[in-house]
Amino acid sequence: MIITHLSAECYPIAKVGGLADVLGALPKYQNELGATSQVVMPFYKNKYTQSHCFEAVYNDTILLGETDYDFRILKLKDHENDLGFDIFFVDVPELLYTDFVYTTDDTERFLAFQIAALDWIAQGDVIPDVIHCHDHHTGLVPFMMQESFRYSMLRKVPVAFTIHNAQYQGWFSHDLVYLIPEFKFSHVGLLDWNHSINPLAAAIKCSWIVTTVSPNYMDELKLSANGLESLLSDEHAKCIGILNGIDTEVWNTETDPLIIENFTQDTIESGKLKNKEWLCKEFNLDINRPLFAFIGRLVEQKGADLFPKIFSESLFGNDISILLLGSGEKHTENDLINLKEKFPDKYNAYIGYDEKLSHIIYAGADFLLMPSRVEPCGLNQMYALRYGTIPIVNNVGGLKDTVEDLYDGGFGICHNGVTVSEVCEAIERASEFYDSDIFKQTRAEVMSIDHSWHASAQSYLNVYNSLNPFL
Ligand SMILES: Nc1ncnc2c1ncn2[C@@H]1O[C@H](COP(=O)(O)OP(=O)(O)O[C@H]2O[C@H](CO)[C@@H](O)[C@H](O)[C@H]2O)[C@@H](O)[C@H]1O
Repeated sequence: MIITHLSAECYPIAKVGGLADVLGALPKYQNELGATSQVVMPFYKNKYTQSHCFEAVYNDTILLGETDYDFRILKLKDHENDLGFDIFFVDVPELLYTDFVYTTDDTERFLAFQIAALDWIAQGDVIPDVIHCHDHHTGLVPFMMQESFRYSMLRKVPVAFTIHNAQYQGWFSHDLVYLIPEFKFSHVGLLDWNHSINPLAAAIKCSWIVTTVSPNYMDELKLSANGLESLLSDEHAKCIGILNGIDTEVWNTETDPLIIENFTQDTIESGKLKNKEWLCKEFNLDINRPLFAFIGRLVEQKGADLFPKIFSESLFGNDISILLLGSGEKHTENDLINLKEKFPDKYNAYIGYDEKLSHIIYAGADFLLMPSRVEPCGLNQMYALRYGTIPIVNNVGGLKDTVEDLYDGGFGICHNGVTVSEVCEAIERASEFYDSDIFKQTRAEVMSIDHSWHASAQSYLNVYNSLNPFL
C-alpha cells in the first residue's frame, strides 16, 4: 500500500508544533508495518534544508490565477535519509522558500504547495493508493481531487484528512476562488462555510474519511469546533478519532542525546536529579523545591493568557519553582518576562523555541502543566510520562484520553476547567503529592506506559483498508 502524506510540517525538517512530530513518526511506523508511506512538504529556507542534499526529481510550472511559477520536486538523498520514510519537497522558490513555516500571507503559498504537489502526483507513473492530508494547509487537496478537471485521473484515489487542530481553518475570500484550478462552478458551495472559502470545511466535505487525533476530541468537535459543529455532526458517519502516538526512538530517556544524563526506570532518581540540577543552575532555581514546567505555544488554547496570574498566585503561596519554555502572543510573553523580577529565584522563562531545552525540561521537571482549554490530543503529556514527569492537565480532548487522575487510581493530576483557582488548586495538590510516599514510585511507573505509535499506525492502515478493501 502506497500512502502519500501531505503536510506543512514534518520533524526534524520543519517544526512549529505537534503536527511536525506526528508527520515525523507516523510514516515510519506505517513502513514498519509493511506499507510504503512517504511525506510531501514545502521546501522552506531553514537549517535542515541548508545542511542536507536533495535531488530534483521533477520540474514544471504551475499556474496560480494568472501567474506562472516554476517549481521543482526535490527528494532528500537516500544516503542522508535516516527518517524511516521517503520525503519529497515542493520547491516554489518565490512563495515557499521563507525563513518561517507560516507567514501572514499563507493563502497563495499553501495553494501553490497543494497544486504543485497534485500536478506532480497526477503525472507520476505510480499513483498512491491513499493520499492523506493534514490540517487546513492541505485542506483544498480533497476538493481539487474530486472537482478540478485537471485532476480527474485522481478522482478514484481515496483521500483521508486528519484534523490536528480545528481552531485554525485557513479561511480566505471568495475573491480568490480563481486561484483554484478550474472546476464546475455550480459546485463552489463545497468550498464555502459562512461566506468564506474554508479549506478545513472543504476537506471535511470532500475527504473519504476524516480523522481527529483523539477519540474524545472527535466527540467534543460536535459541540465546539470554531463554527464547524453542524458540519461535523452531519458528517459524523465518516469521522473517527485515532489517538496520536509518540516516537519512542526519539523520546527515549536511555538514548536521548539531547538530555544531560540518560536514565532508565531503575536509575530514574539520579537521572532526573542530574537534569534538574542543570535546569536549576541554568535558570537560578532551588533544586530542593518541586519543579513545575510548561512547554508550548503561548496562546489562549493552551491557557497561556492566565499564566501570569496562575504563576503569581501559586509561587506566592507555595514552596515551588516554575520554569516556562514557549513563545506566542506578545503581551503574554511580556507579562511572563516581567514576572521574573517578582520571583527571581522561584520562576524563570525562556521565550523562544528550543528543542534541546524542551527535552531537558521533560527529563528534569517534576510536573508538567497543561491547562489547555482545547487539546485535540497533546503530545507533551505523553513525552512527560515517558520521562518520569507527572502531568497536570485540564480534562479535555486527548488529555482526558491519556491522563488518569490519582484520585481514580491513576498517575496524574486532572482539573475540570481552566480558571486561576482550578489550576492553582491542582498545583497545590501536586505539591502535596510531591511530599508523599508514593511520588517516586509513581513517576517511575509512568515511564512504562505505552504510548508508542504501534497501535495507532495500524489503526490508520485499517482505516485506509476500509476505503479500499483491495489495498
Ligand atoms: N517553545 C518550544 N520549544 C521547544 N519545543 C516546543 C516549544 N513549543 C512547543 N514545543 C514542542 O511542540 C510540540 C507540541 O505538541 P502538542 O501536540 O502538545 O501541541 P500543538 O498544539 O502544537 O499541536 C496540535 O497538533 C498535535 C498533533 O496532532 C496535537 O497533539 C495537539 O493537541 C494539537 O493542538 C511538542 O513536541 C513540544 O515539545
